[in-house]
Amino acid sequence: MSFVPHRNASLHDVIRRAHLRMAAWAISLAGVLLLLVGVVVLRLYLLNNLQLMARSLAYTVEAALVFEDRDEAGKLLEQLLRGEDVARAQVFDARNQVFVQWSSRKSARGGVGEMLAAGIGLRPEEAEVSQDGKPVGRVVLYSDGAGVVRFLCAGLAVLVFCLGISGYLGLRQSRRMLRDIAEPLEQLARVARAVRRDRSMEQRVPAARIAELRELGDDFNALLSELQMRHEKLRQQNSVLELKASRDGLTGLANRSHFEKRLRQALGDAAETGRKLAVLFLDNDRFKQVNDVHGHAAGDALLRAVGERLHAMVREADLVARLGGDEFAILLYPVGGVADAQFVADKIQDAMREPVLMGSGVQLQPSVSVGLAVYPQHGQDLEALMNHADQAMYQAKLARHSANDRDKE
Ligand SMILES: Nc1nc2c(ncn2[C@@H]2O[C@H](COP(=O)(O)OP(=O)(O)OP(=O)(O)O)[C@@H](O)[C@H]2O)c(=O)[nH]1
Repeated sequence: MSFVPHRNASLHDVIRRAHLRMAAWAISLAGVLLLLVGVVVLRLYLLNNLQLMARSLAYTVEAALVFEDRDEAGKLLEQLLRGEDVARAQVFDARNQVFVQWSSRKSARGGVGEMLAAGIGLRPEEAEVSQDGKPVGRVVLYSDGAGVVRFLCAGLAVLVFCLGISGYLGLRQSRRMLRDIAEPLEQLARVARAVRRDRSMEQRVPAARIAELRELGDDFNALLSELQMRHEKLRQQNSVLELKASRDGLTGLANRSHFEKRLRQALGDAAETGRKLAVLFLDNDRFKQVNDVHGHAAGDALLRAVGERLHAMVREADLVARLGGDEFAILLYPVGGVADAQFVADKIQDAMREPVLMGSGVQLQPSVSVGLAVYPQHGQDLEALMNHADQAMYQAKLARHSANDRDKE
């Protein structure tokens, strides 16, 4: 297990590995120490036990040894030692010759226990056999180490069990930590990404359980609120600017560039749908005289009044614009054809019959010459249509002027 996290390791991996490592180290260390202490205590206990058995055996086989009854001594050894944790027993006589000996059938099957017993220093225990205080022999017992094996097996099983449990708890803990640490961070990253990619600044990071992360989220949310506010303000300023850029300052109508933009859009749409559109070109008649006689302010007021009347003559979807000076234009879209456009032009002329009353009490008579062009008959694009309408207006103006001149004569 590496201590240095992999470069691309996720927070989840790092936390999970740290928990598992911690659990494994803690349990292994505690387990090994406990096993060592256990083995030391167990060794003392087993030595005591062996000593007690050796003394008891020395007392039991005393008579058989004195009367040199080997069979009886063998039976006694079998009776006393069967089922005990003893591998071998030897009884020596006064001449230190082996009088009788006994081996466990268990230990004959394998010497692992005895090896382990030797490994932890379980030496053979001996006890003197005496009669009336006089030594007549001795008994030597060898442990089979079964107690050690049992203890080690149980200890290892408990250790493995504890490792499993603490691994499981470590994983659960890492999952909880992940929920508390990684989730808020992931949400923060998700919201930041959404703001960067889609400019969706209405998103907010939910409150985290950990105080520091909650604070981070709150700061982030406050930053988003500020950004959102500024963004909204900018958007509003932009739309005001856009509106201003598309309006004529005097009349409040659309200006030339906005009119041309809308006309291009309408032409594109009409080309796709097969619908018709009409452009009306209007120019005030003898407007210079108005300025000259009544002043520039009166001219402005007349232009505003003409603009309002034009606007009142068309539908909501149509567009009235002041192109500049005393020129106006109207986009009728959709329109049935030339007749419909002419009908609107006539309505406009009717609307101009009423004089405009100035603040000074002076009455000014508005008068406009109108020329029209219909798509697709009179032109396929903006320039062609505007030209056609301009020419038509010019013709109308000429006719008006000559009629006026005739009237004067
Ligand atoms: N009051 C006012 N006058 C303007 C404005 N813009 C242009 N004019 C004036 O409008 C007049 C336009 O005159 P023309 O269109 O050339 O001629 P006209 O007197 O209308 O004569 P015809 O078009 O031939 O009938 C000019 O005298 C300009 O100075 C404006 O915003 N306000």
